[in-house]
Amino acid sequence: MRLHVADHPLISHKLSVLRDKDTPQATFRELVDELVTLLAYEATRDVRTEPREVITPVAATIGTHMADPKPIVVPVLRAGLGMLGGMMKLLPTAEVGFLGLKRDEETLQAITYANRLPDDLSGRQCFVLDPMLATGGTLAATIDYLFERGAHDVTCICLIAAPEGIELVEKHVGDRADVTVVVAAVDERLNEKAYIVPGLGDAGDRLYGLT
Ligand SMILES: O=P(O)(O)OC[C@H]1O[C@H](OP(=O)(O)OP(=O)(O)O)[C@H](O)[C@@H]1O
Ligand SMILES: O=c1cc[nH]c(=O)[nH]1
Ligand SMILES: [Mg+2]
Repeated sequence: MRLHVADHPLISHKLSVLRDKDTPQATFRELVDELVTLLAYEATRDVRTEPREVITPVAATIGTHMADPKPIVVPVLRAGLGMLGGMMKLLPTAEVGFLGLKRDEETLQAITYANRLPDDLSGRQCFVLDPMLATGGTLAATIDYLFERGAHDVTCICLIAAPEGIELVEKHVGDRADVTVVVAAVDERLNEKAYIVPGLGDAGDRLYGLT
């Protein structure tokens, strides 16, 4: 697994405002959107392209176009849905598949309640969106779903990760080079309820309000 921790002052600034418990919900949503677009710039570094002729007003030249099949973006409901708009700004031609997973807050096991992915992901580059990588159970299950369907590679974009979650995903995928995790920050630890410390609380609740 490759891990990339984004190191940029704008990302750090926006993340600090996001963490603040007094940040209003509307601002929270806006910041998630902006942060994803910044992280997506790094996460799409290896997106497949092909040369294609383009005729400018001055001359013909060989340009670069995204290759087919186009990537597939997979927001993990609920909280990952808050990241979809920011991602699609950068990848407007990508397809979108949906996975709904909810962590059982007693057992900490991720339970799948929705799955709207193409059956065949052969050769597809997949971008998973989930703001919080806590125990890592949700992300490990998501990565499994995608590789079971033949995904070529999986890049996960998270806002905040706990060291425990990174370790679990690393152990889960072993040394395969086709899994990348891009995060804005790696925090200190998980607390006794498996929330990230300092983290930002429950991302789904802060985006959508329902508990
Ligand atoms: O690494 P883990 O320990 O598995 O936890 C991380 C998961 O927890 C949160 O979702 P949650 O289960 O709260 O669902 P929600 O998005 O509907 O709030 C978060 O968005 C991740 O999907
Ligand atoms: O800190 C955490 C851990 C899991 N899910 C969240 O939304 N936040
Ligand atoms: Mg939640």
